[in-house]
Formats: sequence, C-alpha cells, structure tokens
Amino acid sequence: MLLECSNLSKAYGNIKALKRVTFSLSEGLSLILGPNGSGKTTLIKILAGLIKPDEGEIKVLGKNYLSVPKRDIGFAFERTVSPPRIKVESYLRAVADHRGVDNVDELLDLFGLREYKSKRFKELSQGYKRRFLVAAAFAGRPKVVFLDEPFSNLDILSKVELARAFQEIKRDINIVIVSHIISGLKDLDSVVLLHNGEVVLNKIGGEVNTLKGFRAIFDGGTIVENDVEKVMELIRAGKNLINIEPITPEDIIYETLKKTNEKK
Ligand SMILES: Nc1ncnc2c1ncn2[C@@H]1O[C@H](COP(=O)(O)OP(=O)(O)OP(=O)(O)O)[C@@H](O)[C@H]1O
Repeated sequence: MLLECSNLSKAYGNIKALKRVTFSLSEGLSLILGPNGSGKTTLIKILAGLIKPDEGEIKVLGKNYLSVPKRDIGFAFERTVSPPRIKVESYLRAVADHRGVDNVDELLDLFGLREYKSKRFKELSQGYKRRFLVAAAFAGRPKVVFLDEPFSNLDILSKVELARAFQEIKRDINIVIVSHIISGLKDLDSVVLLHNGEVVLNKIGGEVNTLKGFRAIFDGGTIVENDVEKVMELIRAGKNLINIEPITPEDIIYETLKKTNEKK
C-alpha cells in the first residue's frame, strides 16, 4: 500500500479540519479529492511535515511517514513560487543530484521544458512555472510525489499535457494528486473523497472501475444503471431504448457529495 492514514485528526481551535480520517491509497496514480474546505490542504501540510496532526497514524509504503527519508518524497504546492533567478535545468540537476538519480533529460521532455531549460524561473509564464515546479518534485526519482492542485490556473493545453505526463510517469514514480477537480485523469489506481474533514468514499485497485459505468434510458422514463442483463430484458420485452450514456467518475462523486449533504 502506498499511503495508509488511520484516525487522522487536526483541529484549528474549534474548527475540525480532519475528523479521524482513515483511508488507503495503492501504488500508481491516486487522487485525493474534496470540495473547498474539506481538509485537503491540511492533509498535504501534515504529509509535508509543515504541521502536526493532533492524533492518528500515517504510513508511506509501510513505514511511519516521519521515518521515510525526505529524498524519497517529492512535493509541489499550488502556489508557483521559487527563487526568481534559479535556472530550469540547473535546478532540476541539483535536485536530482541530491536524490542521487539522474532523470533530468526524461523530465525536460516529459514536461515540455526542453526549450526552456536555460530560462530563469522569473522568465517563465505561469503555466511553465507550474510545469517546472512539478518536474522538480519528480527530479531524482523519489518514491512518491504529492501534488497540490497541479491543474489550477493552467490553460487546457497545459492541463492535458500535464495529465498525460502523469499517466506516463506513474509507472516509475507513485503520484498522489490533491485536488477539488478530477481534470480528465484516466487510469486512476485509487481515489479518496473528503467532505467536511471526513472520508466519504475510498476506492483502491480494481474498485476504482466501479466509478465508471453506463446509464440506459428507456421511453417512458425507465433508467437502468450498469446492468446489461436488465437492459436486454427490457429490450426483449419491447421497451424502446432512447439513449445510453456513460456514467463518469464526476457523476458518481457529485452524487456522493449530494447525498452526504442531504444526510446532514
Ligand atoms: N490555519 C488555519 N486556521 C484556522 N482554520 C483553518 C486553517 N487552515 C484551514 N482551516 C479550516 O480548516 C478547514 C479545512 O481547510 P483546508 O484548507 O484543509 O481545506 P481544503 O480542502 O484544502 O480547502 P480548499 O480547497 O478551499 O483549499 C476549513 O474549514 C478551513 O477554514
């Protein structure tokens, strides 16, 4: 298991940002999803060692997260800040050297940074600043990289290119994306959905496929979800099939959040 959080809590005064949060993420590409205020930033700050949880345990690849060497974990935060004068390639090389694995050429290509390799941070556009900071998190091939809202403030081209780069790199390096949007990520290996500091959904491995499906709509308003046999039965009974549409992970997550809100 890549990440195991058990009974993790954190309060700021009387605001409970995380309430005994328990979930697991498998290796590969994972998504920690949640609407605004659900506790995502609190979680990533704990993982980065910036704040301490009030209680609970976190394991990364089976070890207590505080005992995992810093070089095994990469982070990229939402705010695109860095010393203005550092240069793209030399900074990536410095990080890679520190971690002891040279994967810089691979990263320059994967994140579309080759043309910009001699530029200083301050000379990059917002989108390229993000690409650079994300690439730096992967420099030196850590075991896992946590990315906080990597798609925010990016144009559609950068979003698609970044998502493709993640799909490629996840074979080598585990990735955990913390975000309030799904952003067209395909082939997720695990997902956790937070809401008001609680886990409302956690799928790992093959279970992630249950976040996809189809909906068949028949004349007269009958709707059948994810049941081929039932659809065939209705067709055989002479019902008129009007449409088949995909059920996307977005649909399921929206429905889960809606139901959670209704219960409260
Ligand atoms: N430093 C702080 N002091 C007081 N309350 C805080 C602090 N940081 C976060 N909170 C509160 O804790 C809760 C969870 O916040 P957090 O930033 O972790 O959520 P989030 O899911 O990252 O939200 P967003 O998507 O809006 O960034 C919210 O109610 C927030 O107002």
